[in-house]
Amino acid sequence: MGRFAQLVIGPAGSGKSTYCDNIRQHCETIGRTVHVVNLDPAADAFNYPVAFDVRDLVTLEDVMEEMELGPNGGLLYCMEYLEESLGDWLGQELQAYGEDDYLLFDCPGQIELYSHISVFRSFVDYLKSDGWSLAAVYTVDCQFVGDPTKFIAGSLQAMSAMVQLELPHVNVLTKVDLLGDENKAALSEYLIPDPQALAQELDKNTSPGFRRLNRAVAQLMEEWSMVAFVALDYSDEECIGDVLAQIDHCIQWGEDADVKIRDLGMGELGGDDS
Ligand SMILES: Nc1nc2c(ncn2[C@@H]2O[C@H](COP(=O)(O)OP(=O)(O)OP(=O)(O)O)[C@@H](O)[C@H]2O)c(=O)[nH]1
Ligand SMILES: [Mg+2]
Repeated sequence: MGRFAQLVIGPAGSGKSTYCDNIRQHCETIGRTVHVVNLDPAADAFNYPVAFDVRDLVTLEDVMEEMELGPNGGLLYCMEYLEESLGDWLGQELQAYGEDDYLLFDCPGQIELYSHISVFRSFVDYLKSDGWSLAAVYTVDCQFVGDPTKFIAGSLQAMSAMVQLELPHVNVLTKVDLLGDENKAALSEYLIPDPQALAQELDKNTSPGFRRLNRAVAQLMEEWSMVAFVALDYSDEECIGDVLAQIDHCIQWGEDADVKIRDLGMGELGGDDS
């Protein structure tokens, strides 16, 4: 038993909202319920039904107008306002959700929110203290595949969020349906990347002065050995199921359900504990 959540984060346009909608639809198909929460104060339209919405607390449009801020400063203001309102607004919204509920938080796309400022760390700490079991799902556009420079930059951003949030973390490569045949074939190399091979590729694209830096970055990725990706193809229900199962496992969703089924079986069939 418990309450479960995924914090869906990642760079702008990397497919967070699409991920939330597809996971929700997949769950609906298999008879599971998940609720999607909008945490993006700048969002304007959704494909999914919104369980609750940060725009009921604060919107980017209002902040830009009232505080005379630009879009980036305005978003930071909104998120700091959210951070201050966790106990009131979020606490109240979460009261509607109880045992076994499962939420997907669709987050904004500015990556500095996950590495430079404390709002999401505070958000995570609040949910944990309220009894939620949660994981970070970091979406990365698979256009990074095939370009070592972009791939390393994306991996380092993902690592930075991983370190800041200290959550079970799954990196999801999105838009794999858009990959050309050549890059599709290369995909498996990037799912569990070999940093030294990537550094060699980087050397080809950078001037010799950067080689030591390339080695150092590769070594960092190797030492943490935590940067791995799963590819998500929405045209393949089995693939969606596998990705979801991996995240469920991180947050221990369903483990109680197994125990309950086993208990029921033993009770009805008169089995013993052995
Ligand atoms: N073909 C394809 N398109 C995708 C996929 N995922 C996302 N897209 C498209 O990419 C664009 C951006 O997707 P969103 O889900 O809005 O991305 P986001 O990360 O929520 O964007 P922001 O909230 O603005 O940061 C949209 O046009 C989506 O339809 C995918 O797996 N395949
Ligand atoms: Mg979005």
